[in-house]
Amino acid sequence: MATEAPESSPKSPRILVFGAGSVGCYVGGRLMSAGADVVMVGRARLRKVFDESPLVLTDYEGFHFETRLAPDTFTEDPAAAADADLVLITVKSAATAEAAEHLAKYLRPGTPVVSLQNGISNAETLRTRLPQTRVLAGMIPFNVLQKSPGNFHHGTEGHLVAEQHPGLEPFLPAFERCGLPFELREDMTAVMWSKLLLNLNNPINALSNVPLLEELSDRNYRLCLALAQQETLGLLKQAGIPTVQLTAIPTPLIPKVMSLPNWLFKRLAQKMLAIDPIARSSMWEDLEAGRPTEVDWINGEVVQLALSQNRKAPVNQRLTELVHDCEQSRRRWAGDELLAELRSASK
Ligand SMILES: NC(=O)C1=CN([C@@H]2O[C@H](COP(=O)(O)OP(=O)(O)OC[C@H]3O[C@@H](n4cnc5c(N)ncnc54)[C@H](OP(=O)(O)O)[C@@H]3O)[C@@H](O)[C@H]2O)C=CC1
Ligand SMILES: CC(C)(CO)C(=O)C(=O)O
Repeated sequence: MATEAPESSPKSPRILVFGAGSVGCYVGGRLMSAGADVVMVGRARLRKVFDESPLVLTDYEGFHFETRLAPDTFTEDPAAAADADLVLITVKSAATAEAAEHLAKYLRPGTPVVSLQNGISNAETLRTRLPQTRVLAGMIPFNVLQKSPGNFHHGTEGHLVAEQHPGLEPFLPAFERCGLPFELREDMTAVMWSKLLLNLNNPINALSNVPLLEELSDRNYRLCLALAQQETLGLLKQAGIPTVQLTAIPTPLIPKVMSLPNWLFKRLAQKMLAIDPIARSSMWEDLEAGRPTEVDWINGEVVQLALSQNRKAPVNQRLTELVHDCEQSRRRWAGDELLAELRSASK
């Protein structure tokens, strides 16, 4: 257990986290815990929290770290990007274009910018608006929940992945030291679609209004997820987009495993159920906070993929509509109701 960050050396590269919420504060704070020079750009409401209390990080394996964040370490001012050597983008997808517009004013040419966001298109949105920088797709597989203001909890396993690029290599030791090693890969399109197949659970978790563990222990919700994943896998196959294995289960088999009866699922998917009992999807957090969700960047991407092949994606289309309804109505769905709704949409 660490409670204060070691001093960063004067020559450490500066890592800027743009959009410090759950993922940004957690990854930025972990880097700080190992002495990295980190600046986070976030909102005034969190700045106020950090004026009164420390940033507190915990994880499912017992990690605990607390540190006070000075005004120059957590700031609302995007001008902090001017001396960044690496940028991590951790805003929600709807805020990506605006984040890029801020950063375009300050970043030095050639600065590596890694999108640690869900969805498929965020890196491209950044790339078109930051042509002088090196935008790389990244992927964060684990769950981070803000348990209380300024207290971020990492609830599931997995390691960070980013697009292979020599510009990232000088930063890898800092990630290694803080316990969040990066794997660099060349097949990021396959990685991002494979992560999206897992994120198809986000709307189901959000609509269920129960923690991930409770939701995935209910076969009706798992059958909803299997319908959305099966539809997506069919479209990916037709489009010639490969998948990669990100969990203990080969990706094409996930819908079959999701469909198993509870007793067999619990036996076979033990690793998948090794989820902190309080963990919930980031989409649930958005609904709870009354913010617009990322559903258009998750299920909406599947609908777009279908359109590009003159096909339809009725299950993902219906989930998108239900989450948009829920943004207004806050209606929550029982497993059997949601399954009946999606089955009728897919007819
Ligand atoms: N949370 C999780 O477990 C996981 C999340 N992800 C993905 O990571 C990304 C980030 O998610 P998450 O951390 O949960 O999101 P959060 O909403 O918790 O964090 C994003 C933060 O960025 C702030 N922000 C947006 N625009 C700006 C700006 N221009 N200047 C300063 N701050 C800004 C937001 O403020 P405001 O709300 O006021 O706009 C918010 O506080 C998403 O794509 C998500 O899907 C991936 C894996 C796991
Ligand atoms: C880690 C996971 C899959 C948890 O649902 C996620 O990506 C999210 O909440 O957005």
